[in-house]
Amino acid sequence: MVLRNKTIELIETRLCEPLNQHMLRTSRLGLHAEGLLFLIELHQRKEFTDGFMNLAGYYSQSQQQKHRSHLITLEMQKAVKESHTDPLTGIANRRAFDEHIRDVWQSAIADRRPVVMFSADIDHFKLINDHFGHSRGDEILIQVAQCLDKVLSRDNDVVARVGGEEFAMVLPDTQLDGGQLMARTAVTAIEMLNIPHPASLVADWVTISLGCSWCQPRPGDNVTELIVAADQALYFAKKAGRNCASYMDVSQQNVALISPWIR
Ligand SMILES: Nc1nc2c(ncn2[C@@H]2O[C@H](COP(=O)(O)OP(=O)(O)OP(=O)(O)O)[C@@H](O)[C@H]2O)c(=O)[nH]1
Repeated sequence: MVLRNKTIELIETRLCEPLNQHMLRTSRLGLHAEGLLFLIELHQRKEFTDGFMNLAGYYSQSQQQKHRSHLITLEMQKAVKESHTDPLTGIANRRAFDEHIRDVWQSAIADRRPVVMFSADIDHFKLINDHFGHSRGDEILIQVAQCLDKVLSRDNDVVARVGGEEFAMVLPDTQLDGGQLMARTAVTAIEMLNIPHPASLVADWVTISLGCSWCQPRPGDNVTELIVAADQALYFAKKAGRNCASYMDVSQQNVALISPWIR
């Protein structure tokens, strides 16, 4: 197979050897225009014109190289996926979340659409570990992560584990009232899992507190404002008694705290 005008980058030269007196063979690792990695061979012939040496050549790819290229691409995709996944819960990790929310923010500015972010935290999680042990704590983290992931199931919603018992969520194209509704749904869904938490100071089952921030960003606005506001809202939810949601409106000039929703 001969590739023409498809290479956008040659990443490295792996091997360069003379085939005979006139031919040179070079193995290269490249990146295709479609984002696939490939192994390829460059065959070059030495030609002498007017005492100068020219190298005329062509690229080719054998079946074996094609197969190997495919394997490299799969390995790379797997590595990218792993670097964006929380190994315990299987949901997105902080890195994936940070990348995603920045993309969402840019699209929201371009399309003049609103964005909602949640910051959530399991209430008195330390007491779960103390009472049941760390491995039961891990199981509960998985259950909570899966539940939040199910609740926020639109294509572009992302639920991530961003700390020990901390979760962050981004809901693109969502108005404040829609965010408030989803916040209440998420808090209620965790309660309805009915996971015993006899040591909790809030209820006999596992609960979460949730901070929700909302913004309709404009060019020049910084996504950090939305993230900080969600964390502040979470702080207020904890202060308001836990097992509840609190909201921040990150409007153009000021950040306003809206009354929390208490269970
Ligand atoms: N089982 C388990 N525990 C974890 C993991 N990561 C962090 N933790 C624990 O999570 C607990 C967090 O405790 P705190 O930050 O005090 O918060 P909390 O007890 O949930 O209290 P509030 O947030 O104020 O309701 C600590 O005891 C950590 O050891 C983990 O991966 N697995």
